[in-house]
Amino acid sequence: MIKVAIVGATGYTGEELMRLLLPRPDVDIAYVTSRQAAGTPVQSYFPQFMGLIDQKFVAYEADKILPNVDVIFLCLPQGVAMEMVPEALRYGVKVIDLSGDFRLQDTAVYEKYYGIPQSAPELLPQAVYGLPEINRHTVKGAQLIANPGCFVTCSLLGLLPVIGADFIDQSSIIIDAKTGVSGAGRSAKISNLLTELGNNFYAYNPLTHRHIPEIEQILSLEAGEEIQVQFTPHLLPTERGIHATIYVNLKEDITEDAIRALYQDYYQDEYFVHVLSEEAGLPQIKHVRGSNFTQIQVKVDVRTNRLIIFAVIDNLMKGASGQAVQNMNIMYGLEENLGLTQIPLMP
Ligand SMILES: NC(=O)C1=CN([C@@H]2O[C@H](COP(=O)(O)OP(=O)(O)OC[C@H]3O[C@@H](n4cnc5c(N)ncnc54)[C@H](OP(=O)(O)O)[C@@H]3O)[C@@H](O)[C@H]2O)C=CC1
Ligand SMILES: CC(=O)N[C@@H](CCC(=O)OP(=O)(O)O)C(=O)O
Repeated sequence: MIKVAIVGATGYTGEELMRLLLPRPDVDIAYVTSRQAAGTPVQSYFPQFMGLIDQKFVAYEADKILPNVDVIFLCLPQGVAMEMVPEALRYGVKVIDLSGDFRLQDTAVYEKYYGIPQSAPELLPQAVYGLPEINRHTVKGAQLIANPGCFVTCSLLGLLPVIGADFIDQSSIIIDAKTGVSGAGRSAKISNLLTELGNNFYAYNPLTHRHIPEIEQILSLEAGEEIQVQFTPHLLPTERGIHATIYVNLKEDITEDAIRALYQDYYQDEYFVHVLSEEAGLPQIKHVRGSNFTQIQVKVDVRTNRLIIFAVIDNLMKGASGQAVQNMNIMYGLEENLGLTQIPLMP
């Protein structure tokens, strides 16, 4: 039995982790923590879990929780997790951090994009970037997982098969991404009210979004040279889902069929990544909603000589909690898709 604590469990990613882990006979959710809801039964706070969980939320107390768990999932705002991780590691607990605190290896870049210093830089060498499709061998032996950002997961899965290829212009990558509002978390913000966001759509944080250096760090590692990308996120008036449309200039004549075959080959053994056939058309966020799947389509515009990549994920699943569970499965030598075979919810 894997004993877990979900820290910051009243938020959306914590809630999603409970949805994924409660049905698992091999996982014991030993603690769910919250500051504000401490003492409240989980099933009255989250009525969708009625009859499924007996616990109350508890305040996070390291010396009570850490000796009694194998894994903690940190579902906390940026900057909070890095204060808790050193102690958890001292107790020998495996940590899966859903925030961005341990994703960037360069502390100066972290400070620039997050606006705060990284307070546990000595742990960065052991933080494993938890994108299983490229890092599953290091995830397996990891004690500390930096679970990737949602836009980053979608963008990387869309780009990995061609990054480093001679036929693309690596300096020409433009990622135009859209997200549902659950990506912003569960705390109240006027801009996220239905009255503000409903019937609305807009870009935010162009040039400064913290996922820019995260995408660049991984692409640069994969390409073996420094890669810069143009990334602009947009907010959709929907609950879940990320859609990325990615533009890359082609340097050589290469057919759409050849690129699609390359993608299909790259992901042929990946349970969670589906490269669509031409007949399947373009991916839609609703076609992955509530699932850990990624769908990708590629198009070549022979007129402009550009590759266009379309990728979709559910931000709370492959973009956060689903990927966190995938990482936990790998760390315990379990089937990667254990408890993650949910079929997308349609309509
Ligand atoms: N939502 C998404 O799609 C994704 C989110 N992430 C990242 O995952 C993390 C969690 O996100 P999400 O669940 O959406 O966030 P929420 O805002 O929905 O939840 C945050 C949780 O943290 C607790 N919390 C807030 N402030 C503090 C604090 N100072 N100390 C301790 N606990 C605190 C809150 O509970 P309480 O106030 O009761 O203590 C709440 O349970 C974030 O870092 C986010 O960036 C990553 C990928 C995707
Ligand atoms: C709608 C919205 O605000 N989305 C978030 C993305 C959340 C995410 O992936 O998270 P990390 O903060 O963990 O990197 C944003 O753009 O900041």
